[in-house]
Amino acid sequence: MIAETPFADAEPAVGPDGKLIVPQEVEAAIRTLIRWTGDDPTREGLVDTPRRVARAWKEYCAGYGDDPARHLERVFEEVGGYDEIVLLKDIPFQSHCEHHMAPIIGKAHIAYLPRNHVVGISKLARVLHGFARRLQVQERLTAEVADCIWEQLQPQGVAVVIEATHACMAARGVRTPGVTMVTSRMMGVFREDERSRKEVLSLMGARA
Ligand SMILES: Nc1nc2c(ncn2[C@@H]2O[C@H](COP(=O)(O)OP(=O)(O)OP(=O)(O)O)[C@@H](O)[C@H]2O)c(=O)[nH]1
Ligand SMILES: [Zn+2]
Repeated sequence: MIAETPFADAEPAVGPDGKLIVPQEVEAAIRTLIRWTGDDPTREGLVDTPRRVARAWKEYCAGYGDDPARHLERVFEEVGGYDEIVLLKDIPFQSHCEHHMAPIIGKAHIAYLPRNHVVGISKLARVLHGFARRLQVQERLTAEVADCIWEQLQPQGVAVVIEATHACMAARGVRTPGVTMVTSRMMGVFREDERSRKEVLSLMGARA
């Protein structure tokens, strides 16, 4: 049996422009970044860093290889006459902001009011991660998750609230940690009916 090497290279990949990118190119770019920040990429502690970083970024951005809608293809028709809100609350997620490629770390609350069928609850978290593991802005992430559920399940309503902190605000630039950005997208009954909206927000216990 061949043991997996702890520092196996990332796989080559085809970019959106159709051109092949080999891991060595990515690693060279990271070595340049290290030199540019003022450190020596040949010193012992940094020698494997470009390979680690290349693989880490493939993992952070694994959502590009996913079509989140596919997670909602399997539905359950028999729900015992259940016709109330289904809410998945406090789902932790990680993303990266498209402006600084810095971490966005937070939690999402995802609710829908079923029409004819429900999905397995893990699938809502899969949809979230499929969109989160890309370069994002929080507003688009929120909208993409809500739109995907709306289109795939055709429910009576969808409500998505995301609360997150942005490392680009905490660790650089304005350097203001402890700030939470809250975004929401309400669709169907949660947009049109004040009572339904209040009910879902109260179940979420969100700050929106
Ligand atoms: N609306 C929104 N803004 C974001 C998000 N993530 C990061 N930002 C902001 O994107 C903005 C980019 O602003 P720029 O002025 O182009 O970049 P910058 O000079 O690095 O800005 P500072 O962060 O203020 O130093 C910053 O204000 C960030 O705080 C997000 O998810 N949504
Ligand atoms: Zn940012």
